[in-house]
Amino acid sequence: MNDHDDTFAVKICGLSTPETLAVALDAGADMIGLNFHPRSPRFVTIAQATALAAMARGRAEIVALIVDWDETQAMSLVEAVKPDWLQLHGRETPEQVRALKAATGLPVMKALGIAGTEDLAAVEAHRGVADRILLDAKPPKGAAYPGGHGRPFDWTLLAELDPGLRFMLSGGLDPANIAEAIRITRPAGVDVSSGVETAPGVKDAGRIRDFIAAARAGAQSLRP
Ligand SMILES: O=C(O)c1ccccc1NCC(=O)[C@H](O)[C@H](O)COP(=O)(O)O
Repeated sequence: MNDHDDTFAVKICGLSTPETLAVALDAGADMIGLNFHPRSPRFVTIAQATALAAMARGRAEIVALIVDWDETQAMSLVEAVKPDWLQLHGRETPEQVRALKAATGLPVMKALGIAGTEDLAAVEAHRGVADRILLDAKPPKGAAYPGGHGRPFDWTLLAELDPGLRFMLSGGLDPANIAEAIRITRPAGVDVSSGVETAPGVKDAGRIRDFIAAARAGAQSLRP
């Protein structure tokens, strides 16, 4: 997140139906994620995404999630769907982040997998390049896609980060653990996918509402 921005963002990722998108919007999600990774159970086509984006526009920020795309691929998506953000969830380098930002004119959220203190170096490398940093769990070995596995990482690792760094947190968050995750990591926003589902790709209205309410309460408790 930007250093000057003190709003707390709740992002619901991998929405793929108008019904569950409507629940997330009505419950006050700040950001909604549309997933363009073909192997994801949350994958949406450009046509589906264009319709979902039209519903969300002006009510929540629209985030297009892509994995290791080049500028040409990203431009065709951006022209059709007109998202507010790109979320890069692959192995994109800081140079590739810069190139995608320059080509599309969009702000970029760069996701970084955290499993040990050695992974924190990548956070520094993307600082000042990406507009937001999303700290997520790493996928299990051999996974077919790199995010959305419902696995938390050791939140105490983030104690090693510069306390001035504003980041979003994800990985295995759900309505029951989100308050504790916020208390330990003090993020500037949170992101969830599996924790508001009944099966991979199947979002649940009650869990979306519970997650957003619990995240708001957790964020409130950080206020002095
Ligand atoms: O969710 C997916 O299917 C996915 C596929 C490919 C790349 C990224 C993906 N998700 C990224 C997200 O932003 C998820 O919300 C994040 O990894 C947290 O997921 P979860 O642990 O399931 O809440």
